[in-house]
Amino acid sequence: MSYGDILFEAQDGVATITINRPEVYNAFRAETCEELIDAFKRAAWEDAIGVVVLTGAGGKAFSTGGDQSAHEGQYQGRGTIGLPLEELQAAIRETPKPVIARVQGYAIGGGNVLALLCDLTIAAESAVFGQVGPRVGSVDPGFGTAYMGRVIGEKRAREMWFLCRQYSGAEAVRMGLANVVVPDSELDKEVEQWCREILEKSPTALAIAKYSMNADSAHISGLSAMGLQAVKLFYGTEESKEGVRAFKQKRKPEFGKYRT
Ligand SMILES: CC(C)(COP(=O)(O)OP(=O)(O)OC[C@H]1O[C@@H](n2cnc3c(N)ncnc32)[C@H](O)[C@@H]1OP(=O)(O)O)[C@@H](O)C(=O)NCCC(=O)NCCSC(=O)CCC(=O)c1ccccc1C(=O)O
Repeated sequence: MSYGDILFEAQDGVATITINRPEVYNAFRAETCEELIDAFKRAAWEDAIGVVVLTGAGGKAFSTGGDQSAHEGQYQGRGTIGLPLEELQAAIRETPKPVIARVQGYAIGGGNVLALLCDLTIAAESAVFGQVGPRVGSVDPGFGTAYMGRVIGEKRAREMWFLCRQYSGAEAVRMGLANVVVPDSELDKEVEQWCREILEKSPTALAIAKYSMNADSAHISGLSAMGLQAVKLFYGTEESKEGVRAFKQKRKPEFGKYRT
């Protein structure tokens, strides 16, 4: 597959996958998800690769989630909601090698969920984490909510989803959402150091450790499949469309009348 929305680079045992849509803060559309799935599968089974880094181009964002200009209601691609997100999430989890999120700038909405699903998160001081679903008429009914609760604790996960606040890299470390935060100028050096340390380790032990930890939360993919059917119906409602329209029109959404 040739890539238009992402970049793929493999060097010295490290595969770097970069979402390359800086004009929309690395928001993803259906094509982006397809390319990411392909790239993760490629990195997963290429023997020379021992660690995968996921990042975003341009320095302003890791990813801001679903491309709001690419939908009103359903997205246009494969998958229950027109984005093969469940396959993308599975591709990250099923890569039998550590996956590191290199986060500079915004990791928002589905972008925050992508970082969450990576095994490790290295944040720059400029990193900003948060969910926006309830502000824009969306929600991840699987890993983004249920797994988030496991990673940062139920109270924090509920706060993150219910208030849609933004959290700095330092706060993300305190919450357990990121492993470490470093000045932006040291981000690449830090990522390189973590990759080198991982590459010294037994690849089979790493794969067993990752899959073993995954097994404990594997049932969430069932919740996700079921919940996405509800999200598909939700995306068809005026309530959800109001969230998307408000974002595009750069105004606050008016959800009051849906509180029935
Ligand atoms: C990230 C912001 C807070 C940044 O704000 P600000 O600094 O003021 O910059 P802006 O002017 O807003 O943005 C700059 C520029 O980028 C465009 N842009 C930013 N984000 C997006 C986007 N997601 N889609 C399209 N375009 C985007 C923005 O329009 C500007 O362009 P101009 O041409 O200059 O005007 C702020 O941008 C922000 O809050 N962004 C919104 C993020 C958002 O709504 N994301 C979608 C969330 S819903 C989602 O991700 C769907 C997927 C999902 O949640 C899900 C559902 C079901 C199962 C699984 C999942 C999952 O895992 O993802």
